[in-house]
Amino acid sequence: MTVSRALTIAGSDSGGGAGIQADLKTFTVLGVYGMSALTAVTAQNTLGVHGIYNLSLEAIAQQIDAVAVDLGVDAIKTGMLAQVPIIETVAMKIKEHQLPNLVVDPVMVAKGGAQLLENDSQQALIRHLLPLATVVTPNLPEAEVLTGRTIRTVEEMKEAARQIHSFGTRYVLVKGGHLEGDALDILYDGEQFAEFVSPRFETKHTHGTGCTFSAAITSELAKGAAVYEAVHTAKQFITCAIEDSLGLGQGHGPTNHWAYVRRHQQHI
Ligand SMILES: Nc1ncnc2c1ncn2[C@@H]1O[C@H](COP(=O)(O)OP(=O)(O)OP(=O)(O)O)[C@@H](O)[C@H]1O
Ligand SMILES: Cc1ncc(CO)c(N)n1
Repeated sequence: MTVSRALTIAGSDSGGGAGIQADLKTFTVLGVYGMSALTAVTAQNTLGVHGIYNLSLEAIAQQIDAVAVDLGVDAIKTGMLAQVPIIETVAMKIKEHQLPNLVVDPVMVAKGGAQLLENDSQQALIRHLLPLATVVTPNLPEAEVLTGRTIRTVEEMKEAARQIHSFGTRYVLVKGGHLEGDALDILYDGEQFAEFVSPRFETKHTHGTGCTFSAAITSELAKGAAVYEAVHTAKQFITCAIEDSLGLGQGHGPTNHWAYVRRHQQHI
């Protein structure tokens, strides 16, 4: 039996809705074998981030080495990389092992407002990681930081995508989850724009939507999908996960990682 393999290099969310936990759940329900290299441990729940403990560079590098030299990797995603040396180490290891199909989720701030990327690290993301990426998936505030522009309209999302593409990433996906109206995301490949749209659900349970979405893209790339198809499937996955969210916790609750597969199974 051939199995597709995906690696997430990200932080742990003890609440299970974002970070490594969201990624591994998503890989599993989409039929992909999941592996992880932790960059940080957070004490976190639906109310916020209560503690951040970054791992040593040695611990991060060793985890990537261990997975790459033995199990192999078909696609990879990065999430929380809090400091410049962590970004540099991860970029170095991705190059060294020539890990394919890199999805960069440029995580900066958690839903409750806690900063997950330290100041001055944005330039390191642009310099070291974005040139290696197949897809980068900024939300609007992240796209604003990466470009230094204010983004309020679809036209401004497109301008931001053009600018981020010039940093060397092959595909830029600017997510409109933070705008009003339909939940519209824009994919840019350097020549053309594609739009992915879903209804917006009035819910506060959107903890980890960005992690889950980028993990679903990574899963589909691991299985051999082209980028457009991977984003299309992932958009359906995250839309179902938000619509059927679990209502857990007192704050921004997690999404429902089983929802897409359950609905899909009911239709076959
Ligand atoms: N209320 C909503 N209803 C429907 N879709 C949504 C909603 N909020 C976000 N989305 C969609 O979810 C996906 C993730 O986008 P979002 O902008 O929320 O990511 P994010 O801010 O990086 O998430 P997080 O930081 O919590 O991990 C996008 O496809 C976006 O359009
Ligand atoms: C560990 C971790 N990574 C990413 C996010 C962004 O949602 C979060 N809240 N926590």
